[in-house]
Amino acid sequence: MQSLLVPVIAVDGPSASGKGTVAQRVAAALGFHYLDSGALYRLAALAAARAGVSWDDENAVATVAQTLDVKFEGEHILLSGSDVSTAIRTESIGVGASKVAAFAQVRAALLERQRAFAHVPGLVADGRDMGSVVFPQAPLKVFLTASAAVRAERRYKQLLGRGEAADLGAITADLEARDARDRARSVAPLKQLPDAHLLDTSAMDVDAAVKQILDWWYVANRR
Ligand SMILES: Nc1ncnc2c1ncn2[C@@H]1O[C@H](COP(=O)(O)OP(=O)(O)OP(=O)(O)O)[C@@H](O)[C@H]1O
Ligand SMILES: Nc1ccn([C@H]2C[C@H](O)[C@@H](COP(=O)(O)O)O2)c(=O)n1
Repeated sequence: MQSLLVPVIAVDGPSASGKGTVAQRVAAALGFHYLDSGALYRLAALAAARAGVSWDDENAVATVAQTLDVKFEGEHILLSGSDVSTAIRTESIGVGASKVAAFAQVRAALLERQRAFAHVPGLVADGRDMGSVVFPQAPLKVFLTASAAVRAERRYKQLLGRGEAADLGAITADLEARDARDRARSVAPLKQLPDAHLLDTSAMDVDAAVKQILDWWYVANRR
């Protein structure tokens, strides 16, 4: 179970809403640790694909997830010793991650691994169920979102910036399908919790989003 001594800021939201960018900046500002929980689902999908395991096979993917040999070393993510930081970021692995994330056994296999990131002085964790399942006692929960059109445009520019081919229409369709799957699943669906602050960044830059979360944090911790 989550330690009550370690403060956690839970940042949940749909694909390409800016969770990772904003959560990492908030963590750096506070000197907190950072958890990219989506990376774990992406790793499970990649490891399953590499082992020839179908993303539809819940038992087999859960076994892969339980036995993942992962190391987070700064910007680099090592899977069984090899750097997969780029390999897990493809749109296809994103789709696979969303598919395997719908399985209860896979989520259970990754639960304690996520909670183990909570160390003093604190943690900023981003994903889809940080506030609902993984860290339900988080003193600050944020639902970070933006319109689908804005998110697709951001992803498009992000891919072009990485020198990857990108098609805005395909990205929009992919993102909407992924969000629909993440919201509709029966286990730990993506949703805005009643105790989460809504942060819609459709017309807000990264600096302003970071500042808003830090303001909420300081207000919540004012003595
Ligand atoms: N408020 C913002 N204004 C403009 N661009 C933003 C904003 N927030 C994030 N971005 C940009 O949008 C892109 C997607 O952001 P990011 O990867 O952080 O999203 P994410 O929610 O973590 O995505 P996913 O969950 O799909 O991995 C990045 O290029 C990032 O710099
Ligand atoms: N806490 C989480 C984090 C991620 N997922 C699933 C759903 C996403 O589509 C996929 C990839 O996540 P991303 O890297 O895009 O944040 O993983 C989830 O179900 N729960």
